[in-house]
Amino acid sequence: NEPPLDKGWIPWLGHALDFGKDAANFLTRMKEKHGDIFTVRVAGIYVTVLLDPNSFDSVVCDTTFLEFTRIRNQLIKKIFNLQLEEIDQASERRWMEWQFQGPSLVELNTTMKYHLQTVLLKTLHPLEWREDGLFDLCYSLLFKAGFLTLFERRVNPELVYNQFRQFDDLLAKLARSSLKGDEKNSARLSRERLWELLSPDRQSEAESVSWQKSYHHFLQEQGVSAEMQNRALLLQLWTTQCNAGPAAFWLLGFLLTHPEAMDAVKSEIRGLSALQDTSTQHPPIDPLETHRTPVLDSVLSETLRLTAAVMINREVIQDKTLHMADGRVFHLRRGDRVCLFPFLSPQMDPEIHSEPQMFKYDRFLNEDMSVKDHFYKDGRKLKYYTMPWGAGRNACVGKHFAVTAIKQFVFLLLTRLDVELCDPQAKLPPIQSSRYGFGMLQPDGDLQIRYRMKKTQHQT
Ligand code: HEM
Ligand SMILES: CCCCC[C@H](O)/C=C/[C@@H]1[C@@H](C/C=C\CCCC(=O)O)[C@@H]2C[C@H]1OO2
Repeated sequence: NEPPLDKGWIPWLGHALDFGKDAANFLTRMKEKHGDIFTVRVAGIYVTVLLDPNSFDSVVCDTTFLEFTRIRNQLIKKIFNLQLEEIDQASERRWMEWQFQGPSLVELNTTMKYHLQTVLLKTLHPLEWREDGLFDLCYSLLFKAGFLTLFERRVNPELVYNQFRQFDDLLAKLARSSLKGDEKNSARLSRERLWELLSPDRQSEAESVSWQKSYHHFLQEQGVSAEMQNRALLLQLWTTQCNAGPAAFWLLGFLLTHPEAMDAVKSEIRGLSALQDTSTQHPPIDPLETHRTPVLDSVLSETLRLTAAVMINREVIQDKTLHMADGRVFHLRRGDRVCLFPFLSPQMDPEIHSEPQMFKYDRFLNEDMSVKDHFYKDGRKLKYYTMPWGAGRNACVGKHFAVTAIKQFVFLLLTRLDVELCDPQAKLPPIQSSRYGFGMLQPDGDLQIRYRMKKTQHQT
């Protein structure tokens, strides 16, 4: 009673090469061949891929037969050369939730907004058009603002960003051990350089307070060695910064290439701008916090549906019976893995989302402007109709912080700047196919834009 098995032709490696090259393409082919559950061999490991979102809970909610800690620790070792085995995962999770969802979230949002404004306005010359790649612009600005919000500010964020991008570009290959000679050196060097840049400034220890400092403190309490404490900062830099910039890029890229969506968002924003507080009241009232933005929210959900591609991997630690929503039952072997890839289903599933390759800005909007959250597969209403934030115990703890930051960034860009495509006919670049499974997708190439400060602002 096991799922159909496809070992591939290459001994031991099995399908590892196809999987690493373009997981979406490979898993689509396997789905066409075997259906919505099958097992493939990938570098000596048997991975059962489950592509029926109605059955996801049997994986996401199972903490007895399935677990993530060992897979996570192996990956962390490979990518960050970091060993955090002594950490109690549940305490770390609680600590993160307290930091990003507790009372300090309001303060984090305010600080992030302040830094977004300063880093954005710093890049502008009044009256002059500037040209840039949209991806580089979004990633660098959100990274710098995020870095200044969470980490110690003694180093130049530009320096950290440049090193970070070199590291991030090699990260998927690093995780799959497929780096070539030169790339190996360059990944190692940028990792070491980032450890150095992030290492705390002992002299300023007494006066400064930051998220970075509290995290350090948490690791100390958990008994993590000084060296590993420092390396863990890079893990957290990546976890907290690798998704928001690329998400903002895709969102603005879709708007710039879909004029009807841009008009709808701009019209919603005009309504909000009219409400913006120009009084001297402190802190000023922010209309994004006090008013609904159904159009922008739907645009964000649609953007993430098309470009968020996390994989949810679990290890089978005891033989397990997997009950599918349609009544089928499968046996999973201890030592194998289970993988959900929500990008293929629900996100790109034509049964759930009509014309799934198309960007439809109002896909998540009802006629009365409420959120559309009724989607069906096999006649069943779906709990998971899009899954950019993961699910269950590992789901993104920074979701609210990320959503606020992305909305603030888009609001700022569209209210303070004139932004246009250099080539009005330009299309969005294709997706980098090697990044499936590592959070937000990144483009292969960029979208050239020009931008300047809006006239009304530098006249006043
Ligand atoms: C569009 C932006 C973002 C997306 C799509 C996103 C997505 C995700 C996903 C899918 C996971 C879980 C991966 C898994 O199953 O292992 C995750 C974990 C996490 N995210 Fe986000 N994220 C975003 C932004 C952020 C931001 C801005 C922060 C914090 C500043 C953040 C903090 C975290 C943390 C700390 C975890 C680890 C949670 C854990 O291991 O329990 N994320 N994120
Ligand atoms: C790379 C392992 C570190 C995991 C740290 C944290 O729990 C998750 C952060 C996610 C991360 C997801 C990307 C890869 C996870 C590996 C999936 C797999 O098992 O193959 C990235 C930052 C956060 O969202 O996207």
